[in-house]
Amino acid sequence: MKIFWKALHLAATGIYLFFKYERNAKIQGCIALAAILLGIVLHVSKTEWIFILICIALVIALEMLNTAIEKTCNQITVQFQPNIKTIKDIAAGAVLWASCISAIIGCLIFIPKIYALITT
Ligand SMILES: Nc1ncnc2c1ncn2[C@@H]1O[C@H](COP(=O)(O)OP(=O)(O)OP(=O)(O)O)[C@@H](O)[C@H]1O
Repeated sequence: MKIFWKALHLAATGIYLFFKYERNAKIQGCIALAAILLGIVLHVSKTEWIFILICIALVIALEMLNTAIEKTCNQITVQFQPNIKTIKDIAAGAVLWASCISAIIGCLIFIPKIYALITT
């Protein structure tokens, strides 16, 4: 049980370090916060909340993995290596891919509500 709490503490420290030191984490954290505030203001449904929260979790989790992969690569070598370039580009691509799909989902949820709000 002690090992479980220690592992939990270390993982929570990882989340803290990610948001404290990584620029992209701060940007994505702000976007996530804005989406949550918009969801509250626009009274999104339970299903819409599920989609919003899944998108937030997915993008931030992928950014964390991207950061970990970047740091691992930098630890291996700081020299230019084509394989390192491929690894970093694919990891960054995963974040971009999830971000684009999340942006589309955000537009599908929020735009009709904002439109309804300004036309009534
Ligand atoms: N050792 C390397 N060998 C080859 N290409 C690299 C190497 N390091 C970085 N690159 C290239 O530069 C790009 C940017 O890498 P970098 O590690 O600077 O991440 P970043 O995009 O600045 O991420 P962040 O803004 O999160 O720090 C990579 O996607 C890759 O194309």
